[in-house]
Amino acid sequence: MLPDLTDLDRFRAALSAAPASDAVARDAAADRNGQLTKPPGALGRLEDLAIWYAGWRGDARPDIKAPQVIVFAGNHGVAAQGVSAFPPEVTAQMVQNFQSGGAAINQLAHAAGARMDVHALDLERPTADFTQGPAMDKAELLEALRTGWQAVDPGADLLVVGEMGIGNTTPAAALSCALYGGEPADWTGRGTGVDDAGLANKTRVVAEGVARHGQGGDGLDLLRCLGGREIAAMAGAIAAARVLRIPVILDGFICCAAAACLTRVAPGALDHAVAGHQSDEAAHGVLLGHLGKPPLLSLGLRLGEGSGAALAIQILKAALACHSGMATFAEAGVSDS
Ligand SMILES: O=C(O)c1ccc[n+]([C@@H]2O[C@H](COP(=O)([O-])O)[C@@H](O)[C@H]2O)c1
Ligand SMILES: Cc1cc2nc[nH]c2cc1C
Repeated sequence: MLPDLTDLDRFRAALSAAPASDAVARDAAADRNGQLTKPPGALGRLEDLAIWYAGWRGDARPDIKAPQVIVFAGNHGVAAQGVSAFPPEVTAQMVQNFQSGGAAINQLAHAAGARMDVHALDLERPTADFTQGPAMDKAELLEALRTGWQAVDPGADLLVVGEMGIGNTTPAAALSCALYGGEPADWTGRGTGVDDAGLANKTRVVAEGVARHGQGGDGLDLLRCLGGREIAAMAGAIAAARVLRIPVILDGFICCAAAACLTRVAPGALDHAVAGHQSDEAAHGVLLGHLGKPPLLSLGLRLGEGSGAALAIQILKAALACHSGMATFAEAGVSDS
């Protein structure tokens, strides 16, 4: 059961008290994996994935029946600084496209057999420009976290969160820089495709935001000052899934920046998450390195929407089909040495 998020301290407390993966199921899955008809380790990371998933679901021989993809959309005050190759109205236009089934994520969620939900967060009221002040106040942050928290279906057995928000690679870069240090230029990429002058301007904006709001510090405070509504909603959904023991596949740079904030709230906050892919946004690989999560796929995607993670659902399904469906050496009458 998910507690009601009445304030930010409730959020911190719920995430810190979230249950661990089930060691009995994990050990039983590892034991089963050792008996399957293949040389030890021959299915590589598929084996680790199946054991990891079994632990979180508390079932040594699981399969995926009810994956959920949620796309959150938000608009950003900082977009007025010319940090994107596209205008902010594209955010609402793409929400319409999600709702009528015409976006890439609709096709990828369908191909993976996943249900898809879309939540637009106050698109008519962008966050404040973080070079001028905090992007959100505490009430706005709580509201966005709650949207994500409540969007997770407790009956889902796998979660992908994606986003749509013109300008949002700028807050994602600022959050990453504030969390992990280094130069703003190291974290700033081309997003939807800004040119060299656009990239220089965007780097200045990221630097101003980080200088204003500080590096290090509390994950929720950074999310409030430098983040955005869809970024906070993704963090809320990932946290809810942690409490509900629903495994998560992380998407691209913006999704991972949202997730990274949670590691500053509770150290094991992302133990239930794997990285679906490495996007083409320049700093995503470095961010994944800080999270300690090697990507399952690297296909040059830079779309967002949950697209890379939705593709990776099919890898995880394949891992579990092998783990739960294969015969053991004893069952198949195959010599095990
Ligand atoms: O997922 C990624 O790594 C990713 C990389 C580049 C761009 N995006 C998407 O593009 C939008 C942000 O790009 P921008 O240039 O407007 O900051 C936003 O809607 C994201 O979903 C997403
Ligand atoms: C068209 C378009 C689709 C997107 N999907 C996610 N981010 C996007 C940005 C643009 C510009």
